[in-house]
Amino acid sequence: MDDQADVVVVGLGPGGEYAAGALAEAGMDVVGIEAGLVGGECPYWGCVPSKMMIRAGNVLAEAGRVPALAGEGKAVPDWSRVAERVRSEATAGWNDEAAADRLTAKGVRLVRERGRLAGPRRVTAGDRTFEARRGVLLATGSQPRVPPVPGLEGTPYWTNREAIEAAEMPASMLVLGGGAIGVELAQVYARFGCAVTVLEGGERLLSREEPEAGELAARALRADGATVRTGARTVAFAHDGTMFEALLEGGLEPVRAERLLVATGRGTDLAALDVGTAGLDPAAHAVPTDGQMRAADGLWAVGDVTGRGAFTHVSMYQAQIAVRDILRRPGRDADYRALPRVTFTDPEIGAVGITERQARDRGMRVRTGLAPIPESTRGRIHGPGNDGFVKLVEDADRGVLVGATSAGPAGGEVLYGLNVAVHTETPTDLLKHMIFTYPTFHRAVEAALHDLH
Ligand SMILES: Cc1cc2nc3c(=O)[nH]c(=O)nc-3n(C[C@H](O)[C@H](O)[C@H](O)COP(=O)(O)OP(=O)(O)OC[C@H]3O[C@@H](n4cnc5c(N)ncnc54)[C@H](O)[C@@H]3O)c2cc1C
Ligand SMILES: NC(=O)c1ccc[n+]([C@@H]2O[C@H](COP(=O)([O-])OP(=O)(O)OC[C@H]3O[C@@H](n4cnc5c(N)ncnc54)[C@H](O)[C@@H]3O)[C@@H](O)[C@H]2O)c1
Repeated sequence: MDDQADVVVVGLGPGGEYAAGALAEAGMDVVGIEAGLVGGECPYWGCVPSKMMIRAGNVLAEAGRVPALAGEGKAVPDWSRVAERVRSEATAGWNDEAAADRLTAKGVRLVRERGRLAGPRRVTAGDRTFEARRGVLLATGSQPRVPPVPGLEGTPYWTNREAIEAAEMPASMLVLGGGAIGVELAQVYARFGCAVTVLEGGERLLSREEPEAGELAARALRADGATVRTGARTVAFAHDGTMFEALLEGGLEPVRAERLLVATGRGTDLAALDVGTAGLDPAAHAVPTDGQMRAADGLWAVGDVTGRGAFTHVSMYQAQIAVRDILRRPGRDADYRALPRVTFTDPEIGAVGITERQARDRGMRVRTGLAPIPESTRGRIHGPGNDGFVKLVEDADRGVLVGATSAGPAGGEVLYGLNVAVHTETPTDLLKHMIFTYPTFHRAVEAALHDLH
């Protein structure tokens, strides 16, 4: 006889944990299945500890700006402080007891196993099979995608997990991939004295964002002493027991370092979840869903596994929709037009909606506006560390913003107003008549609006 429940949630990262708790609080009998830590990647090896590390690196960088602005000042980096804060304050020593207790207190039945689908509304976990009366919510997240570069397999390379858990700062590190994980961690490590080399296969860093964003990230990393090589195709890796060596296409000088961080994107193994038993394609890169996060009859999916941008806020947003739909309450479809994201480098690089290139590829008549932060009053006041810009992308026929980037000392916070503008499709004419506080960083938005051409 199968175990019965109203809903079975597989994977308790940000999306699954929220959904399981909310459904239980709404009176449903919920089983939550988790193979690792309740909370998932974000609190233990992702957003939270990485941002604590970044905060520490930013404090060092600010200290380095003291001589130019305020007198004498010298900070001496000590990684052990950061490692200790990550261990004790962010992850409780990678212990999820508190999160698990919070969830079970809400009434969720926690099953610590690896789950897989076993047909419509059925999930197998360990030696038990659960039958879900209402349905199954898949929230299994993503795992690092390791490229098939010869020589890489079998070496002690790092993924984000080891880079976050590191108790000691290596003398040197190669970072394979210059996306969000690569640039954020490269900057932290460089600021703590590690000789970092970023090897990005594409033409620029942060390739999903505006070209100006990638150029800014490269400038920032180089200013922190890192080496940035774009268009760098690694054809083989070797490890001699102590050092990694990357052989690059074109017979270039090999690059050597003590550590190798692989940050070349994330993916999901749907075959391992037996999604075929529920009628889904096991070879797909992600689980396609409709606007209510339904993937099949009695099956919902949220988070990284849906392939709609691997961000905690997307997972939580989707989970709210799925919970409402599972409870059979009507509501709006998921809407990704104004999907915001922030790369937490210094300067921060925030972006929302689509890029200029994406807008042109969609056949829009596009106008763009650009305002460099160093040329703004607040940028000049700020002085060292003021690199950044605001770039706006307007659908000129409709007179609304469809995308925007705000990079600078408070780029992630400045993004908020642009997020509202893209989400609500506020006419740019109306935005131009807004009063922008002087002298803020966000006043550069006004300059960018007046630059639209
Ligand atoms: C270094 C780093 C920094 C990041 N920084 C940010 C940031 O600043 N802001 C941001 O928005 N996002 C950030 N992200 C991305 C963010 O962490 C993810 O988008 C988010 O965690 C995805 O949530 P999720 O709900 O899809 O599940 P995940 O967090 O991926 O968790 C999925 C859970 O499911 C479990 N699981 C998987 N398969 C099974 C199975 N078969 N059975 C049972 N359990 C299973 C896993 O053990 C895991 O606990 C970062 C990621 C990394 C790696
Ligand atoms: N601040 C944030 O919100 C934040 C921070 C970290 C991660 N994340 C999420 O996690 C996801 C995964 O991050 P990521 O940085 O691993 O992936 P990514 O997809 O953002 O970037 C991967 C990069 O690796 C490059 N690459 C791929 N194969 C390569 C190879 N063989 N050699 C050299 N370069 C190669 C790609 O061209 C790309 O630039 C992000 O897309 C993001 O959604 C978010």
